[in-house]
Amino acid sequence: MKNKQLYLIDFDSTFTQVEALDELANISLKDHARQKEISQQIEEITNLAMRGDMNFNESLRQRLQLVEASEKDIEKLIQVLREKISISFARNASFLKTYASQIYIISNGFKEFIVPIVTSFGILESHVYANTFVTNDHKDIIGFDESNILAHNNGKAKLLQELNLEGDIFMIGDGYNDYEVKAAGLANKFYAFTENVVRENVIAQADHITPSLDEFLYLHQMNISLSYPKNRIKVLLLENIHSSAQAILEKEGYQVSIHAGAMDEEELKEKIKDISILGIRSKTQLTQEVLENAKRLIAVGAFCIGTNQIDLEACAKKGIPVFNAPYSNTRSVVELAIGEMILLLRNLPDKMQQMHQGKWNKSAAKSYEIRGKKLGIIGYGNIGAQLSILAESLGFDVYYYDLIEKLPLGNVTKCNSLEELLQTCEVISLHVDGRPENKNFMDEEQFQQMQKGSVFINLSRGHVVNLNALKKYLSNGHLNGAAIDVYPVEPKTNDEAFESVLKGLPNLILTPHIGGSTLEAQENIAHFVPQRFIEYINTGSTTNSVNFPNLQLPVLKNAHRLIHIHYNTPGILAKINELLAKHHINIDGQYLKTSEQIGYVITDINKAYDETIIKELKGLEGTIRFRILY
Ligand SMILES: NC(=O)c1ccc[n+]([C@@H]2O[C@H](COP(=O)([O-])OP(=O)(O)OC[C@H]3O[C@@H](n4cnc5c(N)ncnc54)[C@H](O)[C@@H]3O)[C@@H](O)[C@H]2O)c1
Ligand SMILES: O=C(O)[C@H](O)COP(=O)(O)O
Repeated sequence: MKNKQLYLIDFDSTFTQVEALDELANISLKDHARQKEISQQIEEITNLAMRGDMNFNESLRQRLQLVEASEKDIEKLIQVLREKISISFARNASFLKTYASQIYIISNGFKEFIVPIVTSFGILESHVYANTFVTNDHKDIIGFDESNILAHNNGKAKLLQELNLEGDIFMIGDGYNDYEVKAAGLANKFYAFTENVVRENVIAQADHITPSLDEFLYLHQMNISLSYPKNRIKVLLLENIHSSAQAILEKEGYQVSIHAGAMDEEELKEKIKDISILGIRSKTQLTQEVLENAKRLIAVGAFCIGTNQIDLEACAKKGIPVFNAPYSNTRSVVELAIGEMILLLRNLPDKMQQMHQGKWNKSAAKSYEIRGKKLGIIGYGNIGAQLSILAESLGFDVYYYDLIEKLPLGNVTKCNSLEELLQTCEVISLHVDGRPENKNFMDEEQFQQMQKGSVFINLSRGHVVNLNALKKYLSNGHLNGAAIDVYPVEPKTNDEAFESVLKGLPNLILTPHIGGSTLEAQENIAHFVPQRFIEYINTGSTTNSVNFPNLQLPVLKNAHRLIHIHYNTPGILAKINELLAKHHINIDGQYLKTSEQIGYVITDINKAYDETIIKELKGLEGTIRFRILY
């Protein structure tokens, strides 16, 4: 018969993110003149003891003396600790409750704060082994119960010897004293818990390093809230994505690596092999060939608006949803466009350059106000429409042209053809998307149709404009100026040189694809996209995916969620349900959405499933990917 398994869990820096005595010192010494210095001293002593470099009993004595706490401070400490439960423990609260009879808290900390915290997670008070404080008549903490075995060196191992627990014993903790239990032969395995602190001499002794409780549960096949430990999800973020994205994804428990620039196809083909989530911006080309190597990829994020750099169809066919940030940088682009319109109408690009060359050219020639000028917006999407409102408030008379019917905002006038717009307006701003059909959308013919003396702005995509044609119409004076932010070929990193036929032309603003590069926009994006990944992984939601049927799903409790992605061919849903019926599995809820290419079916069931049905569902003809969420 299989032995009963017992899980021994440390408290400080394992169950909670922090060392409780350090927090207690922050509370009790709040108004102390030397608070910082004493807290630092306490932290150092804690670390010495945790690494095994100081006698534990001595360290406890020294720390309590420095802390100078009272019973009142303990109440405050409990409040603080409740907010600092380790993230993966909070996430797996159901594990703690379900396995309460097999869980023990073994800590050199103090029962006075440990018991209220852990019992609120269902852990039995009788399973908490820790020290106790000694107080005086004024309720000041003056020491600890010296007779408690846990107050002594190697106390955990000695306690375990006394307890003589029967079963397979697994010790989870961050300190050397946790390892000592295994070293004394009193635990089958020691798991170094590294979610909050990493101690080199502790992980060197570990049977397993567990960056979160998820990993431990996965190894023991006990994962209740997740089918796959988050720490095994590898994320690669390219192109200088704002650091908030890394912080959010790491907080969720993923392993995140970053790379400053874009990668070329060969490099990415290699790097993507063990990546589950890829984050890119506009430079990285995610091609069919790269995707062929992406065996573990489950989601892609474009940390920008444009997704023309990604083979969306190939991703969909591999069951990989792609997310972007459709709104986060729109305001930044609009502000830059408006600034450039003003600069171009005042002929400032040339004047500014002349000043640097020592040339004073005070003149009103070719300088105009924007008030009352006709602005033509091509592509009345999220950016175009926002630009129309702001430009109108500055006094522009605004016109737009779009392929599809759009709600005209404010007093904007719709043009029925591109030609009409180009011939009507003095300022043309291009905001179409980067679909392949838009290649050379602005060509010789279109520049020819623009009014003489007008100006042109492109903040959309580089391939949309034929730069040789633009050069011709700028050079011959037909256009009075232009501002270009995007190019058919752009350097992959800031170390590469910028080459373009446009360099050196008059009244021309050239910017290095920074329309959306403001700190505000980048930070917004870095919050928006990771949230889409997290929702998709935790619930299956595909809200805002640009290549997947969009389904917004509730978080599920007490049920299993089966996620089936398949080619959109008739009859698959019926086949899924036939299989479930054959196995007498009732459906709690079912959601289906299809796109032209794929079908996305979510089925919530409340009954335990066995391997056979999983195999059969995976084997259904037309299945692209299948995963179980809980
Ligand atoms: N320079 C930058 O840093 C930067 C920043 C953000 C976005 N962008 C780019 O700006 C562009 C617009 O972004 P958005 O968020 O407004 O996109 P969007 O999808 O909301 O709007 C694009 C609009 O263009 C229209 N359109 C497409 N092709 C057209 C055509 N041939 N003729 C007329 N209309 C056409 C579409 O119908 C749509 O209404 C995208 O190319 C995006 O990649 C650049
Ligand atoms: O598509 C976009 O949002 C813009 O082109 C910005 O791209 P970037 O994040 O690569 O600057």
